[in-house]
Amino acid sequence: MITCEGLVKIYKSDDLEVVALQGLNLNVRDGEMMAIIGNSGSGKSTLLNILGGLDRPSAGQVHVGPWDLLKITEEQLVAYKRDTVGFIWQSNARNLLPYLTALENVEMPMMLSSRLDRTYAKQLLEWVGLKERMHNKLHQLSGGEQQRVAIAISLANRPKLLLADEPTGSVDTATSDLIMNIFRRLNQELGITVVIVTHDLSLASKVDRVVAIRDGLTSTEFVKRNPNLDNVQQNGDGAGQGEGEGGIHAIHEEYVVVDRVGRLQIPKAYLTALQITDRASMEFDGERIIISPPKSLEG
Ligand SMILES: Nc1ncnc2c1ncn2[C@@H]1O[C@H](COP(=O)(O)OP(=O)(O)OP(=O)(O)O)[C@@H](O)[C@H]1O
Repeated sequence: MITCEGLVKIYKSDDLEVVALQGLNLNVRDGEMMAIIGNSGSGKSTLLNILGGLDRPSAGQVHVGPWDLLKITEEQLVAYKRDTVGFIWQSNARNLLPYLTALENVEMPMMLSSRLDRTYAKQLLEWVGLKERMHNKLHQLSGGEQQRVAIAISLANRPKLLLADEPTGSVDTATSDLIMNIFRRLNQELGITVVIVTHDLSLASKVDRVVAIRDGLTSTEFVKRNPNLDNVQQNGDGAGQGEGEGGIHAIHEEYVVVDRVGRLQIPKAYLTALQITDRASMEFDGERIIISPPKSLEG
């Protein structure tokens, strides 16, 4: 569904250049539900905005389905945004019209693309658990309910890919679980590919794969050892909920990402611990590759 290769995004202002993505590689399979994690400023939102057609890449390759987002024309971009992707932001103010009802909000994107389908709009609101509240105006709904309306809106034009930027950032844990369960259902039952950007590691247990971004590059990947673990947890097993790195390791296997030409990122902490600066020694013993501080030149 998504292929990024050597993706670069440079923001230029008068006297400043910020390289937000420095040649990022990422593959997302059709029908996958995955998360992208990273610290503030690592380039997560930049990546999501490019995938959502809200921002243009500077260089590299980025394909979503049949679309080449580097070469796409402005007109094609409008069709892409309307038909292929659905977008959810942390702050639902960007998705919602407060003076309309929940149902009218979901119908709005349908009307804008001349494809009003009231039955489907109602079905979507039922999907997100708002059947009883669809005729309420937005200000009569709680923040969590508004976020669920935003999910229904993002699905109005039947996208194949759902992009969510910190979708649970401003809701409590119970609502966050509810939203993640909605994503899982959309993914399993409608086959929608879901990409969630977050800095919240506790969401990791709810997805199949987590890709970590550091300094505008994919660095580490966490793949779930047992995909059925998700269900176990929802039944109250509890492991991996609301915790830090320990939790992610309990459920996922960690891998370092190696790009097509064999480059990988070594965490700064490892380099510092071994006092490796600009060069290292590398040995292959037939089974492992061992990276160590450079051997003394005199020795
Ligand atoms: N429109 C812009 N103009 C200039 N620089 C930008 C712009 N948008 C983002 N950046 C810079 O690009 C880098 C990556 O930002 P980005 O918002 O993608 O990070 P992020 O990982 O999503 O962070 P956060 O979790 O805080 O949202 C940052 O250094 C940021 O300051």
